[in-house]
Amino acid sequence: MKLYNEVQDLKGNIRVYCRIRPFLPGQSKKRTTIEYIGENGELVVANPLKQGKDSHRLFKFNKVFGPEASQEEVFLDTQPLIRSVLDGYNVCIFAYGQTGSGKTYTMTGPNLSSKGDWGVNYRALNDLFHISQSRKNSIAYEVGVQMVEIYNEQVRDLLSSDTSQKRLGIWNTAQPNGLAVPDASMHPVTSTADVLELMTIGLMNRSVGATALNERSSRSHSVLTVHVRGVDLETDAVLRGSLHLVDLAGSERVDRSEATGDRLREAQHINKSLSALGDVVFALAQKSPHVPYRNSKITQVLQSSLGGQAKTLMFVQLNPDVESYSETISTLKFAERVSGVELGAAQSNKEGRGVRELMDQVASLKDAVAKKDEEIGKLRLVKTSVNDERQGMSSPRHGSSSPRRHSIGSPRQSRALSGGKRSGLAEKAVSDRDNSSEYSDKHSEAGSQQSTDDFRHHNELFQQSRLAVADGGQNPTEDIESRLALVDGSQNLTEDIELLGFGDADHEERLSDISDGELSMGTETDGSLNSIVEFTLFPETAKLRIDSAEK
Ligand SMILES: Nc1ncnc2c1ncn2[C@@H]1O[C@H](COP(=O)(O)OP(=O)(O)OP(=O)(O)O)[C@@H](O)[C@H]1O
Repeated sequence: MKLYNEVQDLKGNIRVYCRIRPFLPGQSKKRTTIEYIGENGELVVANPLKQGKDSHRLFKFNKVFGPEASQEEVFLDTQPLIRSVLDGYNVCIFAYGQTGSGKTYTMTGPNLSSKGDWGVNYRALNDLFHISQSRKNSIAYEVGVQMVEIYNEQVRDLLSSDTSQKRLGIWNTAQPNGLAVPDASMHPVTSTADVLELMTIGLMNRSVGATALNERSSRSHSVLTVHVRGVDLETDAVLRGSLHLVDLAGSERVDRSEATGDRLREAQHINKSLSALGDVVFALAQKSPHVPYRNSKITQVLQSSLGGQAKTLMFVQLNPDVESYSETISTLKFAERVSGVELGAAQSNKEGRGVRELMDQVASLKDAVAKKDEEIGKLRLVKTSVNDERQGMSSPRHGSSSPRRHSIGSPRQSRALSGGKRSGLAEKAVSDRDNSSEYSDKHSEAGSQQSTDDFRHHNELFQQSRLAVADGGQNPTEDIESRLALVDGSQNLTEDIELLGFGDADHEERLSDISDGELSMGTETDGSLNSIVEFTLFPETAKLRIDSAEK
């Protein structure tokens, strides 16, 4: 299995399997577009409207399953990925294709009561339990399940007993534990029976509408997320894997589904989110510095499983009917682009060493910020008295027409001013007035060059402050002006920490679209830290333990 992981890591981590559904009962007279299925992932599709060599098109994927392929055969080629999850990888398996092409058949299966019909979801979880059982003497696993649907760009919990079905927020950045929708209920599962029960509830809750193409058409994306946490009983090392099993909504063009009104709006949302998914995949493929995860809910939810560190498998579902030819071609073109994507080696979330290092960094940065806060307080006091004294000395010049002569900020001037002695309430009042006119003067006349210079100067000093922080927060204290500049610098330091994903403000920013105004997880604790020091998969226990850890 290790070998498989290595081989797949080398190959790059997006795999594409194509599956062609058979004609349904009553469709035996239909003509097929599928001309040839090769052993090594080749697929030839024929254009019913053309003759000659232009009428055929060859595609190549990792594997192509014909209409006779059983659920078991399809899963056999997926199975190694499930083991990867237990080895600490993030894995995403999604089904893409037009309405009625067999996405739900592949992912869920047509009939839950018959084991032979089980789709990838049940088989994956079944496998997960078997493997975790077989490893129980060396690794203790916890498995938790969330199931959400994204309908018209709103995320809803499919497993919530809360019938009001509030919209849920999503983390905007990938979390170390892969938890993208913190408020979706997390259900501990220990057996396939538990999973069957949950999925039955989830499927019942899924939004189902009717289109001209498929009367039982699901117009939402459904995402079943399996979170796995394993503790090595010998070394206490922790590994964390997640598995996203995604049944995307149909990819057909709006005009063909003859949709109007609500159905049209649904179709537009679906098209937009699927193209956002494509954009993310292609940005990853091009190693673009900006990956547009935020453009849709589906890409936000799947973020931790779609990056360079995860393994992704896409099932491309096809309806063989000639009438679906143009949809088939556009689906295959999308799939072809995805299959060309090499993301680089996937990485296992093992050991937790990286997380521990990050925790240490956060602790020392927070320490440094606390020290800086204290210093800022002191420096503000110094600044006030320096201003007072400076005003005392500069009062003869008060009223001068030259704004430059009022400006403070040159180190030389500050040093000179720091020698001044007089201050008083009356002078302070004059000084405040003087300062405010100085502010507007400076902005109206000295112009942007002055602020650019200030900015550059502060920036340089900020660089020093960063270095000082790295040295344990000790700064040289030769010059009041530069220390005052550090006051600004330390604000930047806070921003810096937030950029790293540890700031409170950023935390709220990262949870998007909370329509109910509730940030149940986010407002109670520093959520990002919360997720890093996640001791268990299940929030109730996690919260208790985090509270004591914080103390
Ligand atoms: N491999 C298969 N073998 C037999 N029947 C299949 C197969 N794939 C799909 N079907 C049947 O085709 C029909 C449509 O399949 P399914 O509902 O899975 O499509 P879908 O792509 O999920 O559609 P939607 O986008 O509406 O969710 C169903 O009746 C399903 O049982």
